[in-house]
Amino acid sequence: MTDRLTSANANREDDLVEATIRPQRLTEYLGQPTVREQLGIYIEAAKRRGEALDHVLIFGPPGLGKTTLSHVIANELGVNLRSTSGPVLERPGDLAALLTNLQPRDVLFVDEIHRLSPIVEEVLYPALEDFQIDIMIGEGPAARSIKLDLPPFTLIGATTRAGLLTAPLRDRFGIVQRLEFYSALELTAIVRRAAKILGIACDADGAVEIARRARGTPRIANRLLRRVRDFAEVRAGGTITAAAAGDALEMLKVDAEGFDALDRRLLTTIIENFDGGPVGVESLAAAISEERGTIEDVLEPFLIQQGFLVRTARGRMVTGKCWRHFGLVPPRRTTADDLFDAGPGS
Ligand SMILES: Nc1ncnc2c1ncn2[C@@H]1O[C@H](COP(=O)(O)OP(=O)(O)OP(=O)(O)O)[C@@H](O)[C@H]1O
Ligand SMILES: [Mg+2]
Repeated sequence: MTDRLTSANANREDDLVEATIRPQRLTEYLGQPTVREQLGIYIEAAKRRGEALDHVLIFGPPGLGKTTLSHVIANELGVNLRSTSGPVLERPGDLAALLTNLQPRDVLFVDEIHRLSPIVEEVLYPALEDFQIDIMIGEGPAARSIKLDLPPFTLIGATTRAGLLTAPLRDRFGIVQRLEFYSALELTAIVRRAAKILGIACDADGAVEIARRARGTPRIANRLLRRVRDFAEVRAGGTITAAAAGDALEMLKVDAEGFDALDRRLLTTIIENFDGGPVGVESLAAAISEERGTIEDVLEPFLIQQGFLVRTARGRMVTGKCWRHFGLVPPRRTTADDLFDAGPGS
């Protein structure tokens, strides 16, 4: 996918500023109250017992703070974090090298854990369960397997798609946390915090305006903040006010719901080409020239959460709320509202 302003995926600029604004401690990790409360307890308990924290699986759409949370957990535990990802671990030896280098109670972070190869996953099972690995020495008839003991450690796995994890792998995580989209209020606090760290003049209403249009996603909120800042500096006297933010986001074609051109294309394609749906995800992907994975991981979770789109057994359908968003009258019987009660005001 191209560099989309409201893409939840990280780009290079995001990675550069990441270092300065990424929360380090649980108290700086805003929003996600349930996740924070539960993890706070598990971390405290593990520390009191002097044990490694149980293995943690974190899942949720891109940009909601999975990587950030993993670092926060390691910081709170006061241990090192080693970081890798599913596709990088090609051979069992790659994983064995990482595991045997861990210090007691360290965190091993595996991003995109749904993309682990089956042979590597096989090695991981006994490591997670018994802190042991079997490795093969030599080749052919002389090959033999030896058992190595590992220090107790915590695996933190992150994925955008919990559904793609194999059952045996999933079962080995004692702690499973799902990240939710952030409320406008939570994102406002995130924008204000980032503005302060980056030295950006942004008033309370300006932060609200950015937060409202950030697709429930901290990464997008931080990115919009940087773009709106450029606009405010050149066109609006330097301070991000509600008016400056509104004008800037209008110019950037981010609408009042936080939808950008691609979100709108997805929704209007379902309306115009498929009479509002249902339409299979493959046909939809072909119609908007995007990958199926982009629709499933990046585009639709937020549209579904906001009640603009529903997933049915026969495919994707837009809701009455969606027709009305585009100033259209929803046809009787073809909207998803008939199948799923989307509630008042939708
Ligand atoms: N709870 C939070 N409070 C404040 N800022 C946050 C929070 N969560 C995430 N952020 C900000 O959003 C940025 C993106 O978060 P992060 O990289 O952790 O997302 P992710 O879920 O790992 O995304 P991906 O799926 O693309 O790997 C971080 O750099 C951080 O600044
Ligand atoms: Mg990440």
